[in-house]
Amino acid sequence: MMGTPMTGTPGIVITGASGRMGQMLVQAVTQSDACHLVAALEREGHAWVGQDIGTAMGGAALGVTVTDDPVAAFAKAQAVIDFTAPAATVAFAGLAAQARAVHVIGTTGLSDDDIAAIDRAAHHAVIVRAGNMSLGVNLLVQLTKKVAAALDEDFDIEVIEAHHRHKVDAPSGTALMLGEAAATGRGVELADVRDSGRDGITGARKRGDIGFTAIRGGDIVGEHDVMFAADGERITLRHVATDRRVFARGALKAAIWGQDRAPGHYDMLDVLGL
Ligand SMILES: NC(=O)C1=CN([C@@H]2O[C@H](COP(=O)(O)OP(=O)(O)OC[C@H]3O[C@@H](n4cnc5c(N)ncnc54)[C@H](O)[C@@H]3O)[C@@H](O)[C@H]2O)C=CC1
Ligand SMILES: O=C(O)C1=N[C@H](C(=O)O)C[C@H](O)C1
Repeated sequence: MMGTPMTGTPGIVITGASGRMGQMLVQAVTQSDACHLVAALEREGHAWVGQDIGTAMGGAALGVTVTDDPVAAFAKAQAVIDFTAPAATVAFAGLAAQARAVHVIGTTGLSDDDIAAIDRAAHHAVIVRAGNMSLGVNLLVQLTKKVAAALDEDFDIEVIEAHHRHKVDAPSGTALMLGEAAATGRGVELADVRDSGRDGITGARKRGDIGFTAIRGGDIVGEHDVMFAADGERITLRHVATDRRVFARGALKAAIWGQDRAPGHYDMLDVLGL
């Protein structure tokens, strides 16, 4: 039966189990031979708490009851896969480290303080964090770095992203990864050249800036362009995600990769060896 613990494979907790990514991850874990589901976590007061996760998702029972107790859930896990919200993720980083479980973080919209707290937890346990877990985007990160390093500031860099109407953070985590990659390629700090949220009389574009534009609408899964625009020519690097399975696949890979690694704060480039 799906969801039956198999000895020898890592036991996984999915946080935010009712969410768009949470449900995708529950499916991916229960269909995998390389890991098994030990718990499904939701926030206190959520209607799914106390229900079997499989039936709550509208399918067959999986024998795992949705809980709102992260301490008990993490105690039985080798990995926590977490696509929730910044405050929850910071709290989970401390708890997963105490349980010595690998913490795979897909949550975006984290502040610098949130990342500093996650860094502290990573002294004690393995944390893999990426604003995008897909193979394609992580390859695009490396391509962006290379193209930015090859071109000078005659090429204006713009990152354009599009997501579904429910997304709460902007620019997307992926857009920021791509902006960081472009800045690294150019040998500058993104914070010094970032231009987000143009509106009104903005003045002319500043040479060397890296601009961000966020589109929100409908059910767009996730689309990212990195444009290098010069006088007379333009290069655009593009990734289009059409199925959230690509993120879930990467997250499972990270959870398995993280087993028996030294404590530290890793990313998907480490996992994928890119
Ligand atoms: N890194 C990546 O590859 C990807 C990252 N994401 C990010 O993942 C996050 C979630 O995205 P979606 O699934 O679309 O959102 P969603 O809103 O559908 O799901 C979030 C879930 O987290 C739950 N949650 C919030 N606080 C919680 C707590 N304290 N304890 C337990 N559960 C809690 C919510 O109840 C909800 O079910 C976002 O930050 C998004 O940007 C999304 C897709 C891919
Ligand atoms: O919220 C989403 O949906 C997504 N979030 C991530 C991001 O912020 O980049 C990854 C993906 O694009 C989907």
